[in-house]
Parts: sequence; structure tokens; C-alpha cells
Amino acid sequence: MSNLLEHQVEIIEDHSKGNFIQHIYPKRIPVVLRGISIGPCVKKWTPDYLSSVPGSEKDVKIHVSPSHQMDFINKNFAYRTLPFSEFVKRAAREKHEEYFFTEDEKYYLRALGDDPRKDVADIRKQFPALASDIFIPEYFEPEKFFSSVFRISSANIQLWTHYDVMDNFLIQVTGRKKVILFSPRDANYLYLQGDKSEVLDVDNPDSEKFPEFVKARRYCCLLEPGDTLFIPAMWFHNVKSLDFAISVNVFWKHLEEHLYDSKDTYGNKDPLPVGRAMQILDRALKTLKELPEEYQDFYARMMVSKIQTKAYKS
Ligand SMILES: O=C(O)CCC(=O)C(=O)O
Ligand SMILES: [Fe+2]
Repeated sequence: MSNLLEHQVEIIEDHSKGNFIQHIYPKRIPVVLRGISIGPCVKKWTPDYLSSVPGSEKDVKIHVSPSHQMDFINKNFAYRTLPFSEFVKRAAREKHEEYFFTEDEKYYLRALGDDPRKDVADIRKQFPALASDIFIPEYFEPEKFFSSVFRISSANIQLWTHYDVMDNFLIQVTGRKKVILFSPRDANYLYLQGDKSEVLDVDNPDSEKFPEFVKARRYCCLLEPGDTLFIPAMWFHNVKSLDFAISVNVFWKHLEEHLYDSKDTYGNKDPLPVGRAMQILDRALKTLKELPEEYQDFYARMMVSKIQTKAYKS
């Protein structure tokens, strides 16, 4: 059975900065901004063009997967390195003469910083010859900018459901993507392992293994070239490219600077107070273990109820 509740993500035709800031952003719900001028990239970024621009001989680290559904639990994909130009050519084709595993393997690039442990991805730094082709909506203060990430994928590859901790514009440049989102409030139904959901097949979930999943409300949209999807921080997203697809996503900081982990280069490390709160919770749980199980159970329920009353937003 698929999810009981399904919503279409609203498509906003009045994509002006004023409307976004005043009426859309404060709601913190995903929307598709349609009709923004995102620049010449929509027409210009063909596989031939991308694989011939200066700098395209540079190596990139990519995910390679024989399956159309990447599985982080059973690791059915591998990291490999190819020159950007060769990667683009392969990702644009469905069958390959040269391949790592199978002739119809799929490719996925999530661009990284020059030194991924220290630097964030920034299309202006890693792909300077391409950066001026894309106009990033200036709907947030420039000092709040965190990263801009090139994402290039083969047709028919699906990335697992996950959340990020920054606000995000996912700009669709070429090809189409189907995006399914879930609210942070439905996190309990998503069978999380850290920032990722164990439910890989969101269209056909295994109802014996994941009985609660149907309770999560599914928000859907189909991104077309030129669309920009606003993904608020902590909203889960599952992205499937229907065609060879090029996107750029821009993360920016919604919270005050000091709340973010300064070692986070991906935009997916929980804000610093979360780490501290989790440590305290672990200590509280360990302390409860001084009691017999029956008491642990009773007092744990009291603690859950206290968390619900004091910390849940109504
Ligand atoms: O478009 C994709 O492939 C994934 C996008 C994503 O995860 C993001 O923008 O945070
Ligand atoms: Fe993401």
C-alpha cells in the first residue's frame, strides 16, 4: 500500500523575491518556483558543451551503480573517479562501451569542494567556466550562502530519502526529476538511519518491514528545466531523475552562524546544540538503566511525554 496522504507541491508563478520572502519563506513548506530566469545554462549545458569547456578534463568523484535505485544499506554502488568530460558523456548515455560493472550502469555526481574535508562545493570555484551560465536566485543574504553543488545524473537513477540541515534551492537545469518530500514532523514514520530513510522504494514500500511508512504524508513534484524547488532545512527528499539530468543546488544558512558545525562541508551535520542534547539524552537513558526494566519502561514513558509537552511545536 502506498502512502495514504499525498499532496502536490504548490507551483508558484509569482516567483518574485518580494513574494517569496513575505509569503512563502516564512511558511517553511516546499514550493516549486516556476519561471525564474536561471540563465543560459538551460540551453547551453548539453553533454557536448560540458565535456569540452576549459577545466572539463579535471577528475571528479562519482557514484556508479548497476541498479537504478541506490541502496546505502546494501551498498549497491561504488565511488569511482573519472575526468568530468568522460563522466558527462557516460551519464548522458544509457549503454556504455567502457564501464566499471555493467554496460547499463548509472552515474551520479554530487560535486565536492577541492579538499572535501575542508572545502564546501562551490560551482564558482570548481567550475569557473560554467558558473556565469547559471543565475542563482538572490533571495537570501549573500553572507548566508553555504555552498552550490553540481548534481549530474544518468536517466533513471534514484537517490535515497534524506534530510539536510540548510535551506536549499534545487535548481533544475536540464532533464526532469521527480521529487518526493516528507515533512520533518513525519520523521517517526520514515525508519531513519541517521539522516537517511531505510525505505528505498518509496513508491512500493515493503509494508511488512515498514508498516508505519504509509502514515507519512507524501509531497510530490515533477521538476522541469528552469524550475527551482525550495526545500526547507530538515524536509526529507527523495529524488529520481527521469532523464539525463543536470541540477545545481544552493544551500544557505537559516540559523545563526554559531549554531552550525564548522566542520560540516556537506550541509548535513546536525546543528551543534543537537549533538549536546543527544549526549545528555544518552546519559539520561544510561541512568534509567540503574532501575529494573519495569521501572525503566514507566519512567521512559514519562520522559517521552515531557518531551512532547515541552518541546513539540503544537
Ligand atoms: O537532485 C538530486 O539528485 C538530489 C538533491 C539533493 O539532495 C539536495 O539538493 O539536497
Ligand atoms: Fe539533499
